[in-house]
Amino acid sequence: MNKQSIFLVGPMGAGKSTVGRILAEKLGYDFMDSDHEIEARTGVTIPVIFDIEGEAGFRARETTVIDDITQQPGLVLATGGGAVLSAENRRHLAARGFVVYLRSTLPALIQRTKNDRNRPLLQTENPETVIERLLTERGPLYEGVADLIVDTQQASVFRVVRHIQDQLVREGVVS
Ligand SMILES: Nc1ncnc2c1ncn2[C@@H]1O[C@H](COP(=O)(O)OP(=O)(O)OP(=O)(O)O)[C@@H](O)[C@H]1O
Ligand SMILES: O=C(O)C1=C[C@@H](O)[C@@H](O)[C@H](O)C1
Ligand SMILES: [Mg+2]
Repeated sequence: MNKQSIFLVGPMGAGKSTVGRILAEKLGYDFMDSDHEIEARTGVTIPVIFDIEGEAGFRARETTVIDDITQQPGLVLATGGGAVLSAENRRHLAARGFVVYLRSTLPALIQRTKNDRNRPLLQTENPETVIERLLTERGPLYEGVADLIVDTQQASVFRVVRHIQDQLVREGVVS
């Protein structure tokens, strides 16, 4: 039987990449990260793609990568924070796997992203305001696509992983 893939969605700093890698290890699944896959295919970093092709160019690459990856069974996929903006991505995520929304509060997201220069959308005078706006705009999109919502602001990475594992067993997604 094909193992159903697990897709992690949520805002920048929610922990999709960090949690996803450990969750995959625990489940014995492959791990993929759409941001890393885009960088591997292009050979440049996300900030460079934004510089050269703009956000629209990055989003087009993201949609191709998500279409490819979501067709593979038995993996954990950490998506980029803006992957849910595309209706096509949302359709593929919802139809092809079990979607987990890693939710967090604004202060936690600010704290977790403040020292990282690899997120082009946050390289502004006021990243806090940007995170708040993105959360307002995208929160309903994450919720709409999710099969499971997990609050992460007060839990360690390992507790989040454990909680997801327990819920996946409860839902019959993994045994
Ligand atoms: N539950 C948690 N508690 C404390 N720190 C966390 C937690 N989850 C993630 N972090 C930390 O927050 C930072 C951002 O995490 P990560 O890169 O996994 O986020 P992301 O959701 O993949 O973001 P992006 O959408 O930008 O790829 C990392 O330094 C990570 O160690
Ligand atoms: O939230 C976003 O729009 C983004 C999140 C990151 O994962 C990257 O995909 C990129 O920096 C854009
Ligand atoms: Mg990530």
